[in-house]
Amino acid sequence: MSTATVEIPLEQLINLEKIKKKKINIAIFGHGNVGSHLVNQIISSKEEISRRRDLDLNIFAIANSKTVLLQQNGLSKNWLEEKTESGKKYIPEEVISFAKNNNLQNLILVDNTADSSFVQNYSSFVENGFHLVSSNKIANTLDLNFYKELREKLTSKKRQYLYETNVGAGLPLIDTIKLLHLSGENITRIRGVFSGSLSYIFNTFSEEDRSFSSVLKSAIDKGFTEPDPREDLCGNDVGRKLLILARELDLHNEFDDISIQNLIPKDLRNVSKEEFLNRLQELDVPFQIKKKNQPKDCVFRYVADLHGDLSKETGAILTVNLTSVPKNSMLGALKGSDSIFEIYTESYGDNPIVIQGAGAGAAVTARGVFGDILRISDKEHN
Ligand SMILES: NC(=O)C1=CN([C@@H]2O[C@H](COP(=O)(O)OP(=O)(O)OC[C@H]3O[C@@H](n4cnc5c(N)ncnc54)[C@H](OP(=O)(O)O)[C@@H]3O)[C@@H](O)[C@H]2O)C=CC1
Ligand SMILES: N[C@@H](CC=O)C(=O)O
Repeated sequence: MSTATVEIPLEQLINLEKIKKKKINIAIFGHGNVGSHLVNQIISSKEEISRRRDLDLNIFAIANSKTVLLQQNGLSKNWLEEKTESGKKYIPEEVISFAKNNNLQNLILVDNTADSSFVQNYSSFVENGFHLVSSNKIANTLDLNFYKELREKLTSKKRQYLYETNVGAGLPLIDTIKLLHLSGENITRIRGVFSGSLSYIFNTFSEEDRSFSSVLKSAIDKGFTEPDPREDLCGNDVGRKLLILARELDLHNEFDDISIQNLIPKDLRNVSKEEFLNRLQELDVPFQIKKKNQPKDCVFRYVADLHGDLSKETGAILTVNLTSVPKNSMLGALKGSDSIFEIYTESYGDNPIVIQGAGAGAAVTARGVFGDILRISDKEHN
């Protein structure tokens, strides 16, 4: 006797539309180069992610330093026009209140500013249930007390803080170092060109017959530099990256422990950003002289180095210097805005693990921030 099977379409058994997707509510601070790319990337991938991963990514707040746009049901493609028309002056607490009043769950704060005062809000966001994602490096490079207190707060509130883009932009660097360290691999040295903008500037300046200021301008226009390019040129941005890596290895260093070669002539260090940008040509002669005096077949690289006795909490030596390296060496062969990180460990001996690729740029950085948002989203339970 044969048994007939009747196929009932899945939609008749379950109303798929009624199955609730996990809604992730995101507040984004900063919509400059990185932030605006991020918003557009999220909006254009939203449907695909909803289909593939059952996640509903909802940006309910977007803010710059002046105004915020709050929308319980998320931003549309025209978010910038809408914000320009109906954005309101705000204080960050209003974003927390909005989330509370509208009973929003699965909250993520994304910091795409370079602001040192904004990070003081992290703690109250965590207190109110927000996870943190940040391309801003400041919170990881203030004093160790701030660093530890923030982590204690995160642990007590069971919240996560991801910042993969703090070092190497979109490159998978922090995660790799974290895993190596947590799994007991002894990292003995990390060395490389950590700055995408300075990589671009010195690769181009070494290869092409152009003035330093014109190359610097191109780096600014391409979105590689910090909002104030002096943060790159004075070495602070690279110093911050070095400190972030040191702290990932549980080393007890402060920013002042780093020896940094500042590339800005003294009389341009303390002027306003506008004046600095108007006087860029004053950099041309000093850098042309350096280039002329460089050994044959060598190129400039701005090299960061974390070495010393990394088995001791205070044993690290942290340096950042402009160095002449042979053109045909690994560092000398860098192209474009590539960064390179050589990670030396006990098991790998003299052959370091090498991570190399675009170390700056708004699109790759936004993609890295997006990755951190998805990592947190996947772990949320509601
Ligand atoms: N560009 C890159 O390749 C990379 C950048 N990063 C990091 O990404 C961050 C953003 O860089 P980028 O997008 O180039 O910078 P931009 O200057 O283009 O954008 C910064 C944004 O932050 C906003 N902002 C400043 N202060 C506040 C505040 N207190 N509250 C809310 N918003 C504020 C600014 O608003 P307003 O316009 O009103 O001032 C602006 O929208 C930086 O921390 C940078 O270090 C990290 C890796 C790579
Ligand atoms: N200004 C930075 C951008 C990323 O952090 C760099 O040049 O690497």
